[in-house]
Parts: sequence; structure tokens; C-alpha cells
Amino acid sequence: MRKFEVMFKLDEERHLIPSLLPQDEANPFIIMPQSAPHVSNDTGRGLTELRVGPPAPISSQPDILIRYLCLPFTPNGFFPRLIAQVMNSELATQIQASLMAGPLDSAHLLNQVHWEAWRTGMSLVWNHMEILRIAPLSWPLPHSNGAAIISSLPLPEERETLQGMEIMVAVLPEDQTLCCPILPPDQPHDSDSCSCNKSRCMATWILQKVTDLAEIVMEDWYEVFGFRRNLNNLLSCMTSPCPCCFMACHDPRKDASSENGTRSEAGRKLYMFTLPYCSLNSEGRIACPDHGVLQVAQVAPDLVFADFAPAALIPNKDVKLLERLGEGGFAKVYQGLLTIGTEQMKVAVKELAPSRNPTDLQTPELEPENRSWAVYHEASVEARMMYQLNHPHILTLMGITLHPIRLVLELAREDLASTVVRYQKKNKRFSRRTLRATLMQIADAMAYLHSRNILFRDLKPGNVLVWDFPLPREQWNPDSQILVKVADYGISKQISPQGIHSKAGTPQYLPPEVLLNSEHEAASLKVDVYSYGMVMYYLFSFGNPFGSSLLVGSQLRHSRRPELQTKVGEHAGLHAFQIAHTRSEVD
Ligand SMILES: Nc1ncnc2c1ncn2[C@@H]1O[C@H](COP(=O)(O)OP(=O)(O)OP(=O)(O)O)[C@@H](O)[C@H]1O
Repeated sequence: MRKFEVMFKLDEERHLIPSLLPQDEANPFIIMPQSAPHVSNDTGRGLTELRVGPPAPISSQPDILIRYLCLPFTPNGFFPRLIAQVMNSELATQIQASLMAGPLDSAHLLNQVHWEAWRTGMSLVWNHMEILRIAPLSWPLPHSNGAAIISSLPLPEERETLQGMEIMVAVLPEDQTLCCPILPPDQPHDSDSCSCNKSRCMATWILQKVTDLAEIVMEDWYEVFGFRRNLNNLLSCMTSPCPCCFMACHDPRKDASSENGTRSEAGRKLYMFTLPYCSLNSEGRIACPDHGVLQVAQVAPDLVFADFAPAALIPNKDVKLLERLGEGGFAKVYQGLLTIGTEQMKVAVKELAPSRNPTDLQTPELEPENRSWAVYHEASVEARMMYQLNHPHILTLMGITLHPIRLVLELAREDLASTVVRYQKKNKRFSRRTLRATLMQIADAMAYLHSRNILFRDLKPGNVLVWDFPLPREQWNPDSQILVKVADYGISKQISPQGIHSKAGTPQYLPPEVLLNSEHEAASLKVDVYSYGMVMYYLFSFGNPFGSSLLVGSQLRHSRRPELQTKVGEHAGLHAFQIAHTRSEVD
């Protein structure tokens, strides 16, 4: 396997060659933001100019967030793949942008931010301080006699020999936190809305992003360890340590808060909590046997969305559920009433309720711990994706409630699949102008997502919501308004130039490379282009192009081109579709 890992694409111009990365962390490869990387060596200009001395280690910071990915062994190629993912992601650009957006002149700040990478890890250095560190898990930790993982479910085997990765993020002092990247970039930064905990907000955002990228690498390359969607996986787990245990293990003199205070240094343990356990107890508290009761927000702030501005965290009592509007695979959507001060407004409320393993619906019902983890995970992907988006044809997330986790969304009249049914009942079709306006608005939304490297992955009429649309009996008149928005970001993903390998979406709208789960062809933004073609066909003809997805799958497996159900010529506009069908390479 190793010999094929020649290089990873960092971006359109740069590649990362793992075998050229320095083995030794003390002499790392320096990657400068927004400029070509310099290979560091003792005499190289890049290094001597940049580094006055080693950066202050992150574990000496007064406040840090820590996450462990625990595995029985670290798979080959894991770190180079993760480094490439991090460097490719919005994480790199957004952290850099937020650190460099301060009042100091930008040339000065540019020299203050850089990445350091070596064969098995990387760190982000700002102002001679390490503010993010991704490195192999050193086990057992110095001054500890091992770890005890707290969970109510069975845990990975052979805990004494655990390996994996640790992520550490510094919570910078308030006066050094320049900007909070989670706020949608198109909106002006409202310093008040985040001021109560700006630094934790930013550190949580970084922790959540890196955790997410590590999960993507596991899912895409080491499926057997993937734990996010395979909830019964006993080989791996994500944990966060008790911060007091962590501090005591790194510097035993700091263990002032120990409850019993009698443990000898040699007997000190590092207690840590699995993320599913934290998510189940996120409303209450969790307890460290050595340090007593802890808030989940202290241990795993991402699980209580501490990276969101406080205004986006809506108290549960302010949302009243009314009738059910729709139901999908993992969610129920209700109409709701949101109280803001003395005002009330109608909203849609999405309650995520996966009761089984999302990848295998044949598996038994999930245990409560795994169910709350699945709910958190589904909500996290969708809410965090939507929170950063701001576009007239993209559904707006108004906020979330935490206990239970629900997404509060702007309320639509119906979805486009229901509009089609209403037209069909009246034996009417969409006028050309209606089609044109609807398709243009959907294309606008897709172009916005793609400009941010977001693959939507589930474009279909049921996920296009309708506010204004001509009634079936209406003739087109210039006053007819059309407003549609794209909704349901549960499986959307920010993708890197390598694309992604995992299969997700609605079969009738998926291109061959995804339907066949091709190992050779990663899914790229073209997946949405193909689905857009399918939606276009559906809106023209009010039918699916190829009938059953099972039939399409079997035809593709026999290298046959699926037959279109409706022949070209029956509906205006299908000519273009005929050219593009079966391959998503046409854009
Ligand atoms: N904001 C909204 N306003 C009105 N109705 C909505 C809204 N959001 C969702 N719905 C309705 O609920 C249905 C299911 O919602 P959604 O697609 O978000 O759920 P899901 O479980 O993610 O679905 P899927 O199984 O397609 O992934 C939609 O098809 C639509 O009819």
C-alpha cells in the first residue's frame, strides 16, 4: 500500500510528497499561508527567517481542548492523508484568514502564521505559539499509568496498546482572538454576539473541524475503523479526557483540583469519556472519578455547539411544535412556533431521529448512547453546513435547540415534488417560463455551493422547497412570483481536489460512478451536475428518466447504457438531456 502513496494533491498547484516530509518533528516542513511552501533545513532561508526558536508547546497553554482518536494501531498513510485533508480544507484558509485579519499590518502577520508538517503530524504556529497540534497518541502519557475510558457501551479491545491520534487546540486569550470563523462570512462580524466566549468559540470550531476531517479520512480510506456512521464499531472510538486529569498528567504540580488528593503520582490515571457517552449526557453532567463532576461543555464543547454564536442556540421552551410537515429517512419535520421576545413566528422544526445504524438499516435498534451520538452527528453535519451559508436560494437555518437537538428553519409552503403532484392532478405541466425560473434558481444555489467546494449530494425535487409558485390553473403573467430554495444538507460535504469515496444520496439521482461505488473514480462536484440533469428531466416530463434504480444499477454493472423511459421529442428540452445522460462528466 505504502508504495502507491507517492503524493497527495494539496491544491491545484501543490502536491504533498509524504516520503519527503521530515521524519523528525524538530526539523519540520514549513508551509506558509498563501504562498508556495518552503522545504525547511537548518540553513534554508525559509526556516531561519521564520523560526527564532521552537514554538511554545501547546500542552503548556493554560487552556486547551483535547481529543483522542483511539485505534488498535495507526493505519499506514493516515497522517499524510490527514495533513493533505487539513491543508485542502476551508479550515486552513479560514484559520489563517481569521488570525491574519487583525489590526496589525498584514505583511507582519503573514510571518506570524505558518504550518509545520512532519511525517506523522502537523501543527499551526501563530506568534511563536502552537495553537493547533495533530500528532500520534503517545501512550501511556508521561506521568500516567494508563487510561480509563468512561462509556456505558463495550469499548475497543486491548486498551493498553491503544494508538491513534491526538488533537490539541489552544484557547487563546480573549485579547488575542481576532475573529470567530463560524459566523457566516457574508455577514458582518458582530462582536457582541460572540463576545461572551470568543476564544472558546474559535477553539471549538477548530476542534470540530479537525475531528470531522479525521473522520472523513477514516471513512474514505479505512472503512473498518470508521466509527461515525458505523455505530457498532468496536475497533475505534473518539474520546476527550477530563481536563484536570490531562493537566495533572502533563504537570503533576498543577493537580490542585483532585478531589481525593491522595493518589500517588505513579497511580495517576487519565480518565476520558467517549463522545457518544458525552452526547447522551450532554444535558446533565459527567463525572471523573478523580476530579468529580464536569460539564460536557468543558470536556467536549463541540457537542453543545459552543462554536455557534449564543443567539443561534435557541432555548427549547421557545419552540412549540405544531403539525408534522414531512418525514425523510432520518428526520421528521414539523411546523412550529418560535417565540422571540414578544413576537411569535412560524418556522419549520427538523427533528433528527435515526433509530438504526445509518449505513445499515437491517441492524438492531441503537442503544441510547449510540442513538444520541447519531442524532448529534446528523444534526452537526447539517447545522454546521447550513450555518455558514447565506444565499437567497438556500434554506436558512435560524438556530438549533439542544435538548433535544432540533434544527429551526425558515418555513416553506411545500416541496417541489408536492407541487409536481398538484400539477399532475390537474393534468397540467410547468410553463417554459416557470421551468426556466425554477431551474435557474436551483442552478444559482448549486453554483454558490460549488464556489465553496461544497458537494450537495442529494439534489432532488423533494429537497427543493417552494415559497412562491404559479398555481396549476394560472396562466403565466408577469406578476407570478417564483421562489424556490435548496434544503436538506444532511449529507453535503466540503470536498478536496481528491473528491470523496463514500456513497450517499438518493439512487435515482446518483451518477454511475457513485451508484457503482467505483473505487477508481472518486465522487466530485460533478455528482450534483448529474443530479441537476435528473431534476431537469423530472420537471420537464414529471417522471424519472430510467425507472427503478435497481434496474439502472444492474444495467450499469453489465456496462449497458440505461434506457430513457420517455423518448426525446415527447417533451421540449429533452434533447440536451439525451446528450448528457449516464455520465456526469458533461457540465
Ligand atoms: N423548511 C421546511 N419547510 C416546509 N417543509 C419542509 C421544510 N423542511 C423540510 N420540509 C418537508 O419535510 C420533508 C423531509 O425533510 P428533509 O428532506 O429535510 O428530511 P430528510 O430526513 O433529511 O429527508 P431525506 O430522506 O430525503 O434525506 C421535505 O421533503 C419537505 O416536504
